[in-house]
Amino acid sequence: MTTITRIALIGCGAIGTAVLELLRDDPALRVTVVVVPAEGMAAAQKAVPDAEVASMVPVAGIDLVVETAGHAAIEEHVLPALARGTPCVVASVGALSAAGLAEKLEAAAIAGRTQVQLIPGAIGAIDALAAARIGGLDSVRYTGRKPPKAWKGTPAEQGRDLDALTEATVIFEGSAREAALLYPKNANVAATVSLAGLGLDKTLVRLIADPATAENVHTVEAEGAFGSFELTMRNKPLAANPKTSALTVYSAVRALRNRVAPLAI
Ligand SMILES: NC(=O)C1=CN([C@@H]2O[C@H](COP(=O)(O)OP(=O)(O)OC[C@H]3O[C@@H](n4cnc5c(N)ncnc54)[C@H](OP(=O)(O)O)[C@@H]3O)[C@@H](O)[C@H]2O)C=CC1
Ligand SMILES: O=C([O-])CC(=O)C(=O)O
Repeated sequence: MTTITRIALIGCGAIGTAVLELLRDDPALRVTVVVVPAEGMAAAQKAVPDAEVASMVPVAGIDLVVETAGHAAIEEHVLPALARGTPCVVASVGALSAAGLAEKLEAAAIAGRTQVQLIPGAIGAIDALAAARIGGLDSVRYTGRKPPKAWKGTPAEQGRDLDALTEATVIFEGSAREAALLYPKNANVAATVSLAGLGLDKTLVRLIADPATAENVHTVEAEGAFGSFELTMRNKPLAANPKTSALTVYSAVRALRNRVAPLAI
């Protein structure tokens, strides 16, 4: 059996905690280090007594880095780990909307002779979209619809009382790049769809606050030489973070299990 027994998990919030729980009894995958901001180390050590808690990824003795922390963690932790030769799995795909970051990730992975894997997270059909791109894509549109409370603490609150919304309200229309930069905790899927498809600047994005939904609803419409597809995901949010879909956790665990599985799907 292939195993990865020295995993560093970056971030111990809604996704990180749920990933740890799902891996707890997995004999093939062992998280040995949990990386959190320095001020959160004492609390994290109480929550994860079985792993070492650190504020940085150790420079030696790590086989795989898994990021479930947020955009800032890519520059801070993922780039140096790649450059040292450690493969990385990344959930905060929207970070690649920052100018030059995708190129820096590629350069670091080349320097370290390793690879960074962007997980599909809360969205499906990334395999179909990335395959369709090979034949040529004409248009890709993404719509993200979440309950008003999922947009708290974002630019959607500017000039708007989210609690008072009585109907679905478009809070953003523009490119995937703008969406991911403006909504770093809510538009990672927009970035993922664009990176698999037409790119950050040509993918049309609409974000909607909808008091009539209790789910995080993601819709992708794509057309190209392959034909066309429309995908709608109605994801259940995590109780610990209404911005984040539970599927993101399962996507991270799937990515890890596929790295050790004799038959990967
Ligand atoms: N690809 C996808 O489909 C999706 C991707 N995501 C991405 O995953 C990220 C995490 O989501 P979620 O778990 O719900 O968010 P949470 O806010 O629940 O958890 C994030 C955790 O990471 C910690 N953290 C933040 N910055 C750093 C850092 N530089 N180094 C180490 N730890 C850090 C936070 O600590 P503290 O609170 O102390 O800052 C917090 O505990 C999101 O920010 C988003 O970028 C989310 C949903 C879907
Ligand atoms: O989890 C989700 O539903 C999607 C999400 O937050 C994101 O795209 O950043």
